[in-house]
Amino acid sequence: MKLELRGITKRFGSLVANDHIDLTVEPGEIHCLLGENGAGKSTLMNVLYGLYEPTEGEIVVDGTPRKFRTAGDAIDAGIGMVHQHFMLVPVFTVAENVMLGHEETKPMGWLDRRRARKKVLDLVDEYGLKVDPDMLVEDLPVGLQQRVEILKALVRDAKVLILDEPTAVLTPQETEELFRVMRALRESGHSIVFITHKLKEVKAVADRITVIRRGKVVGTADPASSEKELASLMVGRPVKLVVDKTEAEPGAVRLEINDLTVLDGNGQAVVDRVDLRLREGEILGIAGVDGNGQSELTQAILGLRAPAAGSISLDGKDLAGMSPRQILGSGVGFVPEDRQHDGIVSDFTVAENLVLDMVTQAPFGKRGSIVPSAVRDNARERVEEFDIRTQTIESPAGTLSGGNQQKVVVARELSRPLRLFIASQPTRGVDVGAMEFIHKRIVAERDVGTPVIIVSTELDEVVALADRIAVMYRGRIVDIVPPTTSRGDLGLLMAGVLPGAEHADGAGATRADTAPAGPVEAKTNESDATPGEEDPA
Ligand SMILES: Nc1ncnc2c1ncn2[C@@H]1O[C@H](COP(=O)(O)OP(=O)(O)OP(=O)(O)O)[C@@H](O)[C@H]1O
Repeated sequence: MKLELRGITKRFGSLVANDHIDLTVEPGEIHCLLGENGAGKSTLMNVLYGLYEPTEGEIVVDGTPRKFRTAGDAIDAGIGMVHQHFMLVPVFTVAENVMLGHEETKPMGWLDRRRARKKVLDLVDEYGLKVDPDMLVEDLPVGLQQRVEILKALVRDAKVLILDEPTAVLTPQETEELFRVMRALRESGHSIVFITHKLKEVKAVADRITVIRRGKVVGTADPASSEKELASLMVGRPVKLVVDKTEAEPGAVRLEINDLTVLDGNGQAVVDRVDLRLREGEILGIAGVDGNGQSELTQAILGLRAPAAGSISLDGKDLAGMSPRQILGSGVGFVPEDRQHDGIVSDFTVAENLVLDMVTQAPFGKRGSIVPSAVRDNARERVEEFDIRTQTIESPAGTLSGGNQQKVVVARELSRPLRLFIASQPTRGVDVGAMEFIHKRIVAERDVGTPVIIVSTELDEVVALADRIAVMYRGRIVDIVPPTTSRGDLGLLMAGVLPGAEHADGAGATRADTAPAGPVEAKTNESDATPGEEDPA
């Protein structure tokens, strides 16, 4: 199916999000849309999927102009979309989710489960989309939930599939699997419109690249171009793709975690006897495959989860019993991994979101009232400094593009005096230009002495920023290594395997095999060595 967008313009009030965009998607190609935050990519895809009506322009499918008033119209025309936030029913099975709204119903209106299963299994076979049709969606990891979304589109006969930043929430392994599926779909004549900010991914799968800047198509790029070339085309200026930082000069221990254990709802340890020391002026990267206790560790530090055992102290003060509000208020900056859920209040203005929990403090609050001029002045400064693309500082934060919402959260958290800064996936969804800036600000925060914890599933990001890397596996810190450690060894540690350790049967030894009695080795690394000393670089 050949898809043409001709002269698509989409305005929101006076803002022109898409400005006469022409885009052709040929059958059997992976077409990458590249563009800075707020460039208009998601808006264009929402127009294509019938979620927004274009102000001007037309959509042409195989030579015939079509009008999409709803997503249903787009689906009928053979277009499918996988959103970043999945639209699945957690308590339904995979087959039920795939067939929902598209049921092969029996006379009573019941879903024909047998036929639904078969249909799903056929698609699973055809495209190598391995997923068990009988599993409940709530039990599936993110990568598999995404597959269910893709299956939903395929069962509705999608010929063009829109994937809007599908890899933002995936582990590197899941990303590889997704690419395999994307290539299989391409082989079978499907087309894919792929949005990502990760230039390596663009180079790995794109057949063609269209670059959008400030609502306009500014050109096409060859997937063989270097990452540097793609980056500057994307943001309109040269971008440094490496983090500039000097050797850390760690000072006194500021954060001390002893024997910390956090349990999940089933009583399983999700953080398992963790010991950590974090010093002034250092960045500790926490690497690990998503779901190995990183989130729960940060939640425990913030008072969002009560530990089952162990202690956490900041500057010698035990944090036990303190509420998250008190902990944040005491100078702990936090960038949560899910910005939409935990980072911003969508209906509040950009200006309000830039002060949120600081609103009772000077200069934003005085004698119990908000000082609007201080809130506005702060917003203007932050918007300028962090290049937050918003129509006005009074626009609801929910109308900002995903990357710009992320900039709001980072700007707020990095703009007050901090005693500790914790950022989970700090650059998720931001473009290469904004990433360069955020990394610079994080290093600057370290250089004024703030201890920093970065949790990221992006190994590149951890390696670039961290002065030391703690690797988590199944709730344990399996090792703390310098950032010069090879990717291979980091990968092994993330899989719970100690590099170099060999079993008699040839398999690598796991940390659980070698250190079952507690986090003694991690502790030794931590407390007995000065952080600088263990880094040979
Ligand atoms: N519902 C809306 N109301 C008002 N403005 C909107 C709305 N949706 C998007 N915008 C604005 O349209 C512009 C384009 O946003 P869009 O989400 O399409 O960008 P994007 O290229 O997808 O960015 P990102 O890479 O950050 O996801 C932005 O300025 C955004 O604030």
